[in-house]
Amino acid sequence: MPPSMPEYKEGQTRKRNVYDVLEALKGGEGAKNVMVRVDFNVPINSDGKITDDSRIRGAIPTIEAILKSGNNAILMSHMGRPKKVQTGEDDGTERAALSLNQVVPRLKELTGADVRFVDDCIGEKAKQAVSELPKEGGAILVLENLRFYKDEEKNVAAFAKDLASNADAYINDAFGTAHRAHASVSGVPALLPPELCGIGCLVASEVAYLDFSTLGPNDKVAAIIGGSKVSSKLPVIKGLIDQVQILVLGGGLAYTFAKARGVSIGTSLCEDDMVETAKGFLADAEAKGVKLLLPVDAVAAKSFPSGPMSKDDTKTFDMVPGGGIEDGWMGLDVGPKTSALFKEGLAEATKIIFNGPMGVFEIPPFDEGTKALVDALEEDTKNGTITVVGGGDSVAALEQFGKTDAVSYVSTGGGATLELLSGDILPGVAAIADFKE
Ligand SMILES: Nc1ncnc2c1ncn2[C@@H]1O[C@H](COP(=O)(O)OP(=O)(O)OP(=O)(O)O)[C@@H](O)[C@H]1O
Ligand SMILES: O=C(O)[C@H](O)COP(=O)(O)O
Repeated sequence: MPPSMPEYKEGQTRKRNVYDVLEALKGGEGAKNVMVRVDFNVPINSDGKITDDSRIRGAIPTIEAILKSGNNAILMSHMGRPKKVQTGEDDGTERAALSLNQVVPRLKELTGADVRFVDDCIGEKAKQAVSELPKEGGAILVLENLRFYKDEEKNVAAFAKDLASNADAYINDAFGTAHRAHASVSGVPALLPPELCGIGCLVASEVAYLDFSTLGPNDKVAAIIGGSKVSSKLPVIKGLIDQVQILVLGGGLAYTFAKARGVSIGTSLCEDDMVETAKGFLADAEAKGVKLLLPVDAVAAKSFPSGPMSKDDTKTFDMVPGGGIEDGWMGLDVGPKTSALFKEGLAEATKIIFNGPMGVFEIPPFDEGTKALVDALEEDTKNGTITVVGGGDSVAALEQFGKTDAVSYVSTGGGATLELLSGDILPGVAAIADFKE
């Protein structure tokens, strides 16, 4: 298998991928048009500058494989949530702000290829642009934002059929959107022969890094879940209890668990209606023999900081049953004893997944717990542990500390990463047939 694909063991059942599809396309006259669902839902600032191009870079190995094989790549993606365009209320502002034409210059820089754009994704304009693609292959055609049609999200059959009518084959390399059963994700592959549909290199890598089912008997998986919202991470924590040996909980969500253990939390973030659920999770983890690590100390302030704060204005509390944070104080980071405990607990893991910061990492000195954790991950990576980071804020924290290259893999997914970690099957992956070597 080429280096951009994870390694597969002989006889292992896996998803059909871009290389299988390109093999199946061989023969016949002229270049074929391979339609690729990518996730180019990238952040763009008010000057039109792409501030994080990792999703575009992630799709390049798949695109290059298609171009190298002498075929053309038709790229389709959504960008944002263009509700005004969908309802006809847009005066042109939203259409311009969420047009896929904004990714074309970066795509040209990254591929050096003939990159074209058509300002529709279906209908006559799209058909015309596809018919003009070179017969010798090697070109990229970017279609306009799929979500300019509400039928994309509703997976309307006629819309999927329109899209599929321009495709000789279909590849899903949109990991970030693989949890959405939309027309371009689920509808299009259902309309094409299974041997002409596959996952791309990015989806294959993401699934391999975030999958626990292929681990050996001596492997130990640890998941670190932090961030602010307990409710949004509940399905993940629940799913992880069944999949991992070590579960580390930090960040704002850990205070709901602290309260469930009878530890005072002062004015820290807490979802009171989740305390009973948290109690249930603690019991479930214990019953299943999962090593659960919770913060044993917290760095607190009198109020949420509006900017960097002096350490003199913070106070560290032990987070033990019967004790905890004093009234009027708010926990904003894990303390040094917690950082040491987490580091030690993670050392025995062979694979670590990190999602959600340990504290308010954007504002010093509440960045220290997350920084200490990232340092521990860097050391574990050097010692051969596979370390995977996912989630917008966790990736932002890595960038803030200049440690993006210190871990084994950075996931490009948000919701998709969380759903996969929850143990769910992603529609985008389910839509592709299995392949046995
Ligand atoms: N103790 C705390 N109190 C308040 N906010 C906190 C605390 N710890 C972390 N946070 C905040 O949580 C936010 C990140 O939470 P979130 O749940 O969005 O994480 P994430 O994993 O990056 O999520 P996503 O995958 O949605 O991007 C950060 O802005 C951070 O400042
Ligand atoms: O950024 C994401 O998580 C994906 O592109 C999916 O976007 P959505 O949440 O708008 O479906």
